[in-house]
Amino acid sequence: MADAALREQICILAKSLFDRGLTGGSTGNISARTAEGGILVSPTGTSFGRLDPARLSHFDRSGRLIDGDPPTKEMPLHAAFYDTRSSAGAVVHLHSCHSVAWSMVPGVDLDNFLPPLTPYAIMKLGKVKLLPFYVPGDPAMGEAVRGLAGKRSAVMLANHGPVVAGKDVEAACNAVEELEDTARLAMMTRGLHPNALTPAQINDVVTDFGVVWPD
Ligand SMILES: O=C(CO)COP(=O)(O)O
Ligand SMILES: [Zn+2]
Repeated sequence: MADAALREQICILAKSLFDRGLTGGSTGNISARTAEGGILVSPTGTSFGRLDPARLSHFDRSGRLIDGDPPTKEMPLHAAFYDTRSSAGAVVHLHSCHSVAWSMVPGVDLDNFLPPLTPYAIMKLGKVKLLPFYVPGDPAMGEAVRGLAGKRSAVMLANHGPVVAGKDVEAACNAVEELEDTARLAMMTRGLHPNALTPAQINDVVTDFGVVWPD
């Protein structure tokens, strides 16, 4: 995709997330790989509702900031996904309410954060790792993602928010929406003993859609 169209797409999809309450205020950050192998990313302190295509932070392929405003403080987190997953074309981080709520529920599975309630979460996210709490901007989050060796496309930062990589901006946004919706379902049905997908049904989804589902 041409640079100008990619800039537009980042801002349009970020605004869509903001308008639907998926991240508020000046929270969250979003990035995408350019055709030249660089990265466009939301500047620090900006609102998803009002990103300016012309002011996105622009890194060249060697990681040098070549134009735009100063980048998100979560750049190490975004870079960790690009460096460990060659398939990553975009990364989105939100402060989405229900997934943050679910991250604080005692006993949540650290290796498989989302319960298997619906097929699309499995198809679009695989297993989501719950990482511990870090202070926003702590580069240790990037190190934690590097420690996953590219095996996960999505992580949840406890008490903070999800971070999801996708092949492009649309795929990353679709996947993070699925993460939030599933966490919402988990919160809604908590204590109601919902009929989750069975291991055989999970296996069918994983097999039919070629999902990477680590043991
Ligand atoms: O969500 C955020 C930090 O985790 C927002 O930070 P930035 O404004 O630096 O992108
Ligand atoms: Zn954040």
